[in-house]
Amino acid sequence: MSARPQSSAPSVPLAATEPSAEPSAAGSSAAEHSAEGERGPGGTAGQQPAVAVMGSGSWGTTFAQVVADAGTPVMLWSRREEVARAINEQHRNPDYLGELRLPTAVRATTDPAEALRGAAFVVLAVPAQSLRDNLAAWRELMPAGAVLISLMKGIERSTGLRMSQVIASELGWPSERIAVVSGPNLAIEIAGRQPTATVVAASSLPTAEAVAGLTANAYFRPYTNEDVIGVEFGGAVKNVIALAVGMASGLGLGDNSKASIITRGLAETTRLALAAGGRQQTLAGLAGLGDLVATCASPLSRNRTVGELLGQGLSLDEVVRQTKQTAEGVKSCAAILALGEELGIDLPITEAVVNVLDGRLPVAELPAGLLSRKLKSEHQ
Ligand SMILES: NC(=O)C1=CN([C@@H]2O[C@H](COP(=O)(O)OP(=O)(O)OC[C@H]3O[C@@H](n4cnc5c(N)ncnc54)[C@H](O)[C@@H]3O)[C@@H](O)[C@H]2O)C=CC1
Ligand SMILES: O=C(CO)COP(=O)(O)O
Repeated sequence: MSARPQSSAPSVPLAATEPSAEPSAAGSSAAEHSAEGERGPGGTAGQQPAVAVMGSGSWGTTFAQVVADAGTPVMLWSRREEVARAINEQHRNPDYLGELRLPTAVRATTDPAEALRGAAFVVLAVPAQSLRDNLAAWRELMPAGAVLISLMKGIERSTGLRMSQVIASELGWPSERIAVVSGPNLAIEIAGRQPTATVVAASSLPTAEAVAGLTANAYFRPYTNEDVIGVEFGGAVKNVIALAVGMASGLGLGDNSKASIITRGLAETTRLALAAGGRQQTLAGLAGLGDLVATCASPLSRNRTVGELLGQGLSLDEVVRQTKQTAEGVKSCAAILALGEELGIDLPITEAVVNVLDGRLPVAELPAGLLSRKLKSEHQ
């Protein structure tokens, strides 16, 4: 599949080299990725930018497929040799995506230098808490002029920074070359090519438009947005709200309880995002409400699943041991709560989740704790 809806991919001056040809054979050499020749602006007709996706977990691998299906070959960086081999030889990533078959235009390497060489777009898809260390290791390899795209939905624990801020601070990268992709994007559904929409946010609209042009295909529809703050808070906080909804579900509570947590969760996410400089409309959109609903409703969500297991009475240690993939809310929630305190914003659901995870609040007492709070206006 390579259908690309009409898009006016703008000219973002991207300094890099381009791949010489469409990749063809299974397991073909990673060296094909880095090309000879100078590249002009990314996404212009007749030229394919080189794209590196750093991280081959469920979303990184799926996003590589999205870009490949939109018509651009991708080089994935994998931490583990067996993952890279499975992608190159079988066009599968069984650890994360089961039997789903990847396009041959997605290839993998364990060598970050090989993945990053000449890339015009570098997609970052590692766990939020490892990002800074990963960037430090890759700093010298980052192609000057590339657009960096964050797929991560988390807040750095040690600093309270959003992922785009970590990228800017660790690499000294200009904010106009940083984009964030976030929305109702459960990886497994997208890997199965089920239609979805998303948001590409960047402080520079041409950058957001370039990333939208790079990713738009028959099942993936990106909308641009210049509100990076709102988009990143929407993505990070919904994971915490999904933990709470999962807990309610594990406790055997029904849809009224879950809808109440989702709606009040959106209220606290919006309060926090606005206080930090985000926009209300963003939180009412795909990266706010849309992602919140998808994550809180779906049994595919890792955060909701972690919450559900806790609600059923498992300890956090037991749950973490059986959760192989990243559930960002677990590690980001305390940093989100601290940001709320700094900004003077009340985050009752986040606070309750932090207290459950820290062992200060028995999960069974979470509903009563939320309901016994002082009565107030819905709009406060
Ligand atoms: N899976 C999904 O449906 C979606 C995930 N996201 C976000 O994307 C980000 C990545 O998530 P997933 O791909 O789902 O996670 P994952 O758990 O499926 O994969 C994480 C990847 O990072 C690698 N990794 C783990 N520790 C590392 C380290 N210290 N250094 C470098 N690499 C390391 C793993 O080997 C794996 O390839 C998260 O922030 C998540 O919230 C966003 C939208 C959808
Ligand atoms: O962000 C996601 C969907 O948009 C994925 O959510 P989980 O990380 O909870 O699986």
